[in-house]
Amino acid sequence: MSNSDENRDTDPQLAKFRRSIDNIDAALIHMLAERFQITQAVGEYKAKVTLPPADPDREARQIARLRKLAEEAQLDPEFSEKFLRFIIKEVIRHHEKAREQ
Ligand SMILES: C=C(O[C@@H]1C=C(C(=O)O)C=C[C@H]1O)C(=O)O
Repeated sequence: MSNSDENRDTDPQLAKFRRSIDNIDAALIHMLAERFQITQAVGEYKAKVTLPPADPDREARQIARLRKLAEEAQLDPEFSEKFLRFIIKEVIRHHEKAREQ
């Protein structure tokens, strides 16, 4: 192990930053789990009442809303949009599966 590796593992300031990152990552996972539980219920409901899996108008509204929130929070709106589109794509895949069952 080089000196810089040892410093990285024992640096108390870095360890403090990383504890915060660990907490934030855990919160993200819990929030995503909650979101997917709700979208699972939406998928089952849409399958029951024969609504299409995707709703592009709702997606566009959500993306516009989150881009604005991202700007206000000094987060890159392009990144926010890509992140939300990535999640929505997975949700729609679940909804399509729910419709097939
Ligand atoms: C969850 C829904 O289904 C899809 C997924 C969305 C989402 O994950 O935000 C938004 C619109 C739909 O394409 C919905 O219609 O509300």
